[in-house]
Amino acid sequence: MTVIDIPEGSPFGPANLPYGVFSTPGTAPRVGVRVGDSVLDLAVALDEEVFARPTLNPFMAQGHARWVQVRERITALIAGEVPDAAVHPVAEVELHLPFEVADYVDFYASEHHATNLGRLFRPNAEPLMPNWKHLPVGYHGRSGTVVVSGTDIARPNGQRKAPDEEAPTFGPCRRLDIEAELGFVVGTGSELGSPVPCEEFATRVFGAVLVNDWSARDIQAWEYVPLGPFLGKSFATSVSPWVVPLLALEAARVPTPEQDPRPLPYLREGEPWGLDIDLAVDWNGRRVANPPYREMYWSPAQLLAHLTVNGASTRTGDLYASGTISGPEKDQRGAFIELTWGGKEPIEIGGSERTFLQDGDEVVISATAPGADGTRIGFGQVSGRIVPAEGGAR
Ligand SMILES: O=C(O)/C=C/C(=O)CC(=O)CC(=O)O
Ligand SMILES: [Ca+2]
Ligand SMILES: [Mg+2]
Repeated sequence: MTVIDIPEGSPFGPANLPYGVFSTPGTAPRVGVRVGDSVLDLAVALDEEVFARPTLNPFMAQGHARWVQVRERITALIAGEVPDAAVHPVAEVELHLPFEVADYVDFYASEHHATNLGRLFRPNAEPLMPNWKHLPVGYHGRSGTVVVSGTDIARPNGQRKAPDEEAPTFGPCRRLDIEAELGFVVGTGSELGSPVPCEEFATRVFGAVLVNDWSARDIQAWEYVPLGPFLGKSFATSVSPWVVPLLALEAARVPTPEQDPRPLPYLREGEPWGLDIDLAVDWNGRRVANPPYREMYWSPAQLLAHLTVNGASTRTGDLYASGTISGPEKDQRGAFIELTWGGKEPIEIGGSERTFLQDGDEVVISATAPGADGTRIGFGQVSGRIVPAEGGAR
């Protein structure tokens, strides 16, 4: 038996307890919880078949009462001794995609990001569309290309046409970008024809992950009219390996910024679900932005209410992302197209002037939030390295 050591100030202390799927060499992927710098193997520690599975989906589908009960059991377990065989150093495990992604939706819930992108993509129009403050704008993405942190990202090929070019050409993306986002994972789904009110957010959503919604800005700018993002964003979306339970985010709850005009009744929240989460974006090791989640205009409860208001059903494993997180300040922008203002204001990275991503570049997004016991809890990170496009480097 052993006591799991939790280093002083660890972002993975008892207030966090995020879930993931891990394996050790020669063993099958199974469910674990991060505690300090260790992974607690739940299949061993709790001896339940539901944790011996390669995804969190079966456990998430058991519902909110079980999430509370299992969290209490883990809390009690790590306060004492656990079997040696249930503990692995995190450095010695492989982390897998933690859940099977059912449907994937991406929203556009930052007023600052939407305003900046409006100015960049539609310089002759009002930056915010007339619908923006009345409903959370979003689009359905591609669940099959959601990958776990650490997966290499191949530069996509596609059609691109700069404004001064007469016709499109085909080839590797020349304006490859990131989008720093938070993603919400549905634990218990809802029936076709039954909208999910804001009040049911906390019992239906299991937890949150970091998301990097890789974006090919040149492909996007040419293809998106009038139906929205398609191939410019569907080639890969990276998520962090640890799912932070919503139960761990109680201390991070804050009101959203004031919503004026007042939203329609189905979008009104009783209890606020803004979240005081601080993100950080590192580009080849240089910190280039600190996007603040608390600045997001629409809360994740409102996003779920909107996603289902037409009667669309949801399923265990549905992932819906907040949209790029940008604050009012320049160094709070969650995408390089905003940080470099469309490539016109380069950033210095390792002695060279950079605008969009080059082959070999690595981006790491991390985040922390206040935890219940006065510590800060961590989301870990979502990372990805750009590899050359199929058919050759750009
Ligand atoms: O304004 C546009 O045309 C495009 C906006 C985006 O690319 C943003 C997007 O994918 C949603 C988001 O992450 O906020
Ligand atoms: Ca996005
Ligand atoms: Mg994407």
